[in-house]
Amino acid sequence: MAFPFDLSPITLGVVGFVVFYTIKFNHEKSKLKHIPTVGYDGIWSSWITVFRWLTNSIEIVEEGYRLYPGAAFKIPTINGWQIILNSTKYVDDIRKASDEELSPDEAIDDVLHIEYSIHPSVGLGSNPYQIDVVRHPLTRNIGAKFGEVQEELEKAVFDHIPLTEDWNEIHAWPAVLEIVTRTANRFLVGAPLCRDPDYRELNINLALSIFKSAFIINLFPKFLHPIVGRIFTERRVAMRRLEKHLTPIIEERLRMKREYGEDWKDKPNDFIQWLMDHEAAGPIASSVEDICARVLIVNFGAIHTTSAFLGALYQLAANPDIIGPLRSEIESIIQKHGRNKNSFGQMRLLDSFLKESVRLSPGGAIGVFRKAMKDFRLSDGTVVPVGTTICAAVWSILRDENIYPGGSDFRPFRFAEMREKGGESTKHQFVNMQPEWMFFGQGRHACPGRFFASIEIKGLLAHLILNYDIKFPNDSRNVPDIVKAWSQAAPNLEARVLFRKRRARVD
Ligand code: HEM
Repeated sequence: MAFPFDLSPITLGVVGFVVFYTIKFNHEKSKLKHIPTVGYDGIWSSWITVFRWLTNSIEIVEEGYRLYPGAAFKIPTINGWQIILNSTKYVDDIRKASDEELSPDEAIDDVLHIEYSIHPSVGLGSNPYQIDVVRHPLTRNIGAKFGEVQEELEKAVFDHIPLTEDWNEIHAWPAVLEIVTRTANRFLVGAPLCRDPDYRELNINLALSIFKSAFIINLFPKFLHPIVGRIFTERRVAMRRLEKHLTPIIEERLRMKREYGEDWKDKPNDFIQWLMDHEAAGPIASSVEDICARVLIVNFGAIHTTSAFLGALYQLAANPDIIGPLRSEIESIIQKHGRNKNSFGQMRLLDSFLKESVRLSPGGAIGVFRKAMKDFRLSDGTVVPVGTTICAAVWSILRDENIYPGGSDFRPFRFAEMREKGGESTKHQFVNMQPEWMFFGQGRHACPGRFFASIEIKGLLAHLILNYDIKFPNDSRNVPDIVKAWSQAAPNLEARVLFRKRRARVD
């Protein structure tokens, strides 16, 4: 008997996929039926919401925040269901949870597939000792290496933003990417490597390609990830280029260690050496490939600094009237205490201005990602089923009128004013985490690079404020539109900014 339809392997494959997808979708949706959905939640109609999320995530987060105040809601994404939490009480729940309950690594890996997009050495289940290196030796050395970083940032800014009498129009994003990468790498790998265009380009390219690679990987089922991850990622090329730069450096250090033991005269004090010396690293500390992978992943983390700095730069250009008070503060503190790590710690107006700038362009519409490793009960009783990813509605919490009065207004010195209150002088600092301030994440996995990032951005801003006049073309007072694609809430990538040598003096 002939079948009325074709039974070719392709037909069977498509039918099998549809049946599998339908069962999986309905099963996961039924586990989350106690949490309301924003957008469509039908098996096929949910793709309308997935697409809307890819093009305007902020709108969806705002809708969920408005419809379910103080509660949780869910949305369908390309990675499955995502629960978004609308309250600082939940952020505090995340802070208190252990890794066995809520895992940031699992959540990030589901989205970014680090083992394919960067390297297996830093993927899920690897020994993540580079985090410890950032948290300890790197942070401890910010003061000692301040002079080097300052020297590099001045050179990098002058190279990319000419100091001229007439206005120069600069495409801000590429210039800032170069300046930030070069400055951070003076700290990480030192000069002259941080100035090498190929070294900088490979780090920038890989960091920018990770989201693209991850997006492609996510379009395929898990069993195909090793194949897709091999074909559609740029990591192998980046690794080969990086190995060319780092192999002679690492081999020379290994030779010195063999000859002189743990310490030798002029032993370098940088990220590569801290990795090689880290006791938790064991034998992998002498593997060029392993060290390269860790340099790549930390550069990926450090590139976040670009968007924070860019957000602050746009606010400076849109609000030239705040340059005066910032200049007075920076000049008087440098006059009294010199230019060093501690003097930047005293610049309260600068700290407040930076924090307010990133509050309005926090990089992502959502943040503080965690995957439930077992059924997890939030403090109001809501259950997050095992395997589900949760995150905070960062965009909306940071603009909530009840937390930040005039939430959508730019009030550059609001945090400096809050710090005037008794007992609150450090609470509202840029680097200090609170449930309502999750820019650097939350809890034990909060960004360990934030102390360096803060000094780097403040150093760059202070240098611009002291040496340049800054404005937008046509004297515009509007901050250019934020990038809203794929859960981003990042500063505009196309905007031009005008710079000239500083004229107006502070009396
Ligand atoms: C303004 C700049 C930066 C921002 C906004 C930022 C933001 C973040 C965020 C949100 C997390 C996840 C925290 C969590 O889930 O609770 C994180 C983790 C991390 N960041 Fe940063 N970061 C910045 C700069 C840096 C720099 C400069 C470095 C290195 C020098 C760095 C290294 C790391 C590392 C290693 C982790 C993983 C921590 C862990 O899993 O325990 N970041 N960062």
